[in-house]
Amino acid sequence: MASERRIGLIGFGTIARDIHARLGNEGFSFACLLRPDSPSRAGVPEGIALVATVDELLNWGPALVVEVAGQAAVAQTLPTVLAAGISVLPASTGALADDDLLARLTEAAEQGGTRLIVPSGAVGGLDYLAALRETADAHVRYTSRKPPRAWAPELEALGLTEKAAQAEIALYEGTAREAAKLYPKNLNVGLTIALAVGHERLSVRIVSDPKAAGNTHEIEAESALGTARLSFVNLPSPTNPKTSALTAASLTAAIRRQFDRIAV
Ligand SMILES: NC(=O)C1=CN([C@@H]2O[C@H](COP(=O)(O)OP(=O)(O)OC[C@H]3O[C@@H](n4cnc5c(N)ncnc54)[C@H](OP(=O)(O)O)[C@@H]3O)[C@@H](O)[C@H]2O)C=CC1
Ligand SMILES: O=C([O-])CC(=O)C(=O)O
Repeated sequence: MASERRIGLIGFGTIARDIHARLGNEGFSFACLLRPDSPSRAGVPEGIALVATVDELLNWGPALVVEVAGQAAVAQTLPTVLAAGISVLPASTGALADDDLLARLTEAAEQGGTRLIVPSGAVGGLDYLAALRETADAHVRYTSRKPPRAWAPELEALGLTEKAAQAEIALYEGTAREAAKLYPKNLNVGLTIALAVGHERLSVRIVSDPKAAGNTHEIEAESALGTARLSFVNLPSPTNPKTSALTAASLTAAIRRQFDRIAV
């Protein structure tokens, strides 16, 4: 369990702003790592220490580092943080699709005596899914269904913007690894589920749906132990339609758990 409530944030966008707003008056202090030329620097509130390198962040003395920047930042920063003795909570779990990176992170955590803690993020039920990892015949199907504006750049690149406004489009069906690489800002959840249940037990579907009530995540599980259907209809964040507003609340809860005497 971490003691001093010092949180190092990597990135300061939609999720980080919300985490800071939620925890700011609970005795936590924050430092934030942003690139020297980052437009996000202008939006960092007074009282947050702003740094430009991992070494500066480590010198500030975080008890926990929370990555809320994107998949590239995981590889750029987290191995050094873990090896330096600080545990990490990454939002961009899709980066863990890369087995070499996963091995580097594991080695760094062993070296530093630390942990990479995978948060549930925009979904829930990871405890149930992790229990199925022990069950040979388990199969899980995950569907990420969001309105077209959550896939806007991707639909434009495919020339599907107009069609997507009228009709449902199946964008992808396959593995969590490939999904996380194709849609790095939307399919972190797929990789999170794969880490819980096992890649070989999971199939992933991605749908653009003009009738979607929100950022919808459906998880259907079948095994010798029974069946489960989990359905999450999340409001998008006001400042990023790809990111469910739930994600910051989930990361906040995950941060609190690292400091609470009774962790739920
Ligand atoms: N696990 C889950 O359930 C979910 C995970 N996510 C992940 O969380 C990430 C953040 O989401 P969100 O807050 O909405 O995104 P935003 O785009 O709103 O914010 C991203 C922030 O990270 C900064 N940033 C980007 N790259 C780097 C880098 N290499 N080093 C340091 N800072 C960087 C950006 O700064 P700049 O101004 O310089 O670009 C910006 O401040 C998503 O990209 C996604 O990977 C999102 C939703 C759900
Ligand atoms: O916030 C969401 O709905 C999920 C998301 O973007 C992701 O998994 O990357």
